[in-house]
Amino acid sequence: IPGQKVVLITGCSSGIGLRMAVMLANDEQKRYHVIATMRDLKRKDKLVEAAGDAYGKTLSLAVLDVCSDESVKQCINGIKDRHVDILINNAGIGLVGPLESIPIEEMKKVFETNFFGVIRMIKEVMPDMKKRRGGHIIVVSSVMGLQGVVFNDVYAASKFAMEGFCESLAVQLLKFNVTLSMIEPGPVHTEFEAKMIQDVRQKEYPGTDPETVNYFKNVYLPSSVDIFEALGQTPDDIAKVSSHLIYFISNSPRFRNMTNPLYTPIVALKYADETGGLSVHAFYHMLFNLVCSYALISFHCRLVI
Ligand SMILES: NC(=O)C1=CN([C@@H]2O[C@H](COP(=O)(O)OP(=O)(O)OC[C@H]3O[C@@H](n4cnc5c(N)ncnc54)[C@H](OP(=O)(O)O)[C@@H]3O)[C@@H](O)[C@H]2O)C=CC1
Ligand SMILES: CC1=C(/C=C/C(C)=C/C=C/C(C)=C/C=O)C(C)(C)CCC1
Repeated sequence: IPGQKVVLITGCSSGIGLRMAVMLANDEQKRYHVIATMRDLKRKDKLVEAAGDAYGKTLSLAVLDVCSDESVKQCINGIKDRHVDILINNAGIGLVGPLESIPIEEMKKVFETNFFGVIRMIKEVMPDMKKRRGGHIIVVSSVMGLQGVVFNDVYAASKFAMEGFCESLAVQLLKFNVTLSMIEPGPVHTEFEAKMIQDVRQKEYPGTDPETVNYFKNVYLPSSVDIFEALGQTPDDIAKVSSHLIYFISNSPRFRNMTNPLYTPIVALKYADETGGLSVHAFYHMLFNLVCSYALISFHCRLVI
């Protein structure tokens, strides 16, 4: 339909990507045609059901595995004139646990998906956007792209890598009238959380000393569950942020977009002390000395005030 913007979203089989696809495809003014992609179309049912009438009209499905050059090329070549107005890089995987127990191969998979997966998409879509002097690229980063969290070392590193990549690229893209923006959610209730808990139940942590396993299982995990319970947002909260970003494109949307104001002070701590000691010690005390959720929340609140 003329005037309709083509939005391509990665990782739409569940969670944030699914809700973004549904929200944009159900836009009352029908401003968007959403190409909701996933690596395995067998997982499409939840999306199709949630999309309702939009499915087959303002929402179409396509296969896309962000880890495969061929899959990315095939998907983009299958789009009319390869024209994508808005690219939303959402697909991503988590990884928690003591470093000693994680094989390098598993860490590479996280970078292959969260970092190179986004770059693969941008490389395929950006040249056409630059030629057209228009387009919007959104990257779903994380608060862990701005502040590391204990036992999330490699996941945080993959998101930090994205932040550095985007900060650098945004400057060039500005010259071509292409907008790049990031979204940094805190904890969100999606399959991400369930996958993490299931993963932890299955693993045995070989090669890790019992003291570290104890800190991970009995100190970090319960606090992490509390944090999700106390501060967790819904995928719809994040989808709303993406809708705003897209809608306000003409007003040059913000580059960074944290979705959970409770994390702002944590990030501010880092810039308040250039030696980095304040952040490291604050996290240490939050983890080891204030393990109950009320204490954690009141810590947040005191910082906010
Ligand atoms: N949930 C949270 O607390 C937070 C999440 N994020 C980020 O949000 C994004 C979405 O995660 P969320 O919705 O929470 O988690 P989900 O696990 O619910 O969704 C992740 C999606 O990514 C897809 N995916 C994974 N690998 C690939 C791949 N190689 N190619 C294409 N798709 C792939 C999954 O597909 P499949 O079904 O095939 O596995 C799934 O659709 C991620 O980038 C994550 O890092 C950021 C901050 C917090
Ligand atoms: C804040 C905080 C914690 C945990 C934070 C978590 C668990 C954040 C999760 C964010 C996610 C899931 C982002 C996804 O990209 C600890 C270390 C338990 C205690 C100290 C304070």
